[in-house]
Amino acid sequence: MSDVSIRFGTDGWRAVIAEDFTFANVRRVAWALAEHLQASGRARQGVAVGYDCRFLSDRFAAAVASVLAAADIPVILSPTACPTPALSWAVVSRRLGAGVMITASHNPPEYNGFKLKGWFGGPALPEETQQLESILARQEAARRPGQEPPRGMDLDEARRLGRVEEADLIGPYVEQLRRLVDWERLRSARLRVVVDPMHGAARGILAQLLREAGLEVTEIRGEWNPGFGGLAPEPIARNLGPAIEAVQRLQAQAVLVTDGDGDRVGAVDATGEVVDAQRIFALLLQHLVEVRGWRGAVIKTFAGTRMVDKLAARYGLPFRETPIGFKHVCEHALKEDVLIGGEESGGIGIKNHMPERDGLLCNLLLAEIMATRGRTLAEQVRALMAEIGPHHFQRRDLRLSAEGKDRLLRRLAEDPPSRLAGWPVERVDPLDGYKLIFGPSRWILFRASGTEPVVRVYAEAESPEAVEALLADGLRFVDAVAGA
Ligand SMILES: O=P(O)(O)OC[C@H]1O[C@H](O)[C@H](O)[C@@H](O)[C@@H]1O
Repeated sequence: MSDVSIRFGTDGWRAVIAEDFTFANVRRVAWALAEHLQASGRARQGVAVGYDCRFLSDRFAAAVASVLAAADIPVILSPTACPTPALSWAVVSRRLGAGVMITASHNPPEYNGFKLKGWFGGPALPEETQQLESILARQEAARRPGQEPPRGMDLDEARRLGRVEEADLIGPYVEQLRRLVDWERLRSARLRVVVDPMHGAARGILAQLLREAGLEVTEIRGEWNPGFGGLAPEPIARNLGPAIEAVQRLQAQAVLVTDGDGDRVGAVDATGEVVDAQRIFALLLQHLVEVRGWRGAVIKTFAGTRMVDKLAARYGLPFRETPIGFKHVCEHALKEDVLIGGEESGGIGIKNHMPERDGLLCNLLLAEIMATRGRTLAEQVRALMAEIGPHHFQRRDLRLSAEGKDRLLRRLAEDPPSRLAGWPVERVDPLDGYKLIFGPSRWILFRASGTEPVVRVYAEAESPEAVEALLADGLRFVDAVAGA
């Protein structure tokens, strides 16, 4: 049995390259996937394999393809790095049995990962990843100690036998995006924007689409750089310094940002103010209902903003809250008509596309919003908050010791604080981590990440000062319990 425990967390298996994310371990997962697909009857439908711009991602993807081909499973292999939504679109549009994306998404450069997509294009549902994990454990138990899994077949041989076909995944995906955006409106607005793919897999693609629509576009962080310039490719304020600098220098109306694999969205306004994913979610929901006239259920994961609940109620749309992880949004999208589903982390998916997050599409829609309203994103956010009330949000990620984390979670389960920053806690919601609720717009959530060794503390309130106060007292509580 290997001494590495391979677990599919919030989305896929992630590990440090060369430490645990090794060719042998990637092959282990691929062999387990092959058996799982054969057992579930999806093997003949084939699998799309894609990868991002991280160190060795192309080689790990080739290793996956050669194992699947050895198991006689047809593989569509991307010849270039591609965004995750392009891989997902290949699964949906070609009706494949599954998709594999080699990416660690927004995580720092030393990580890589194995994201599994279900036949519907979104992240594999929990029951599927559990099956995969148990097959993996069984296959490992059957191996002699120290024995590595077989390497799979020679890729050239697999190509000759027609088991591996290289096919462009980006072109068909871009065609799909062309169907989803109001290009005429974009063309008429003559916007000037900066596009920031954070050295990730959307580089060149979003900028090109916007240029074709007549926008004046400058792309930053578009070069291939698997070190990501020293900043994790996660579109949150602390990593957006270059975007803030560029928007001011170029006097652009916005920066449109995607994460390392292009499934998350972020933005910066003309003034350099970060428009976080909470606000983007609210703006997209407002746009889809008020401008496009679309309807359907609204799905939000647990750390999402209350703006979304309020908007859903105002528009009379069904509203559901799920644990963190887009797979939970997918569970709903497979059962009911979902208008929009999304997360605080910037993964947002919309109707008439696929049950999957799409950072490129969300950015195109942000440009469409600016073109439609004639306002910058921050102006539009202010107009929205004038209608539904102010909402401000912050998140901190804390590196605690394993014991500290356990102590904190135990304390929250058994004896959570009854007040923070002087405000009494009305109730505690333990859906995913522990959310202390203080009123209709004020809450704080403590939760262990499923993708990184951190505890996340999220807070929302009606003013920046109230968020600060809540967070400061929340962090004092963590410090006292866990010794952060
Ligand atoms: O907070 P974490 O457990 O690290 O998860 C943060 C995010 O990770 C991945 O990107 C998942 O696909 C998302 O669904 C999730 O929101």
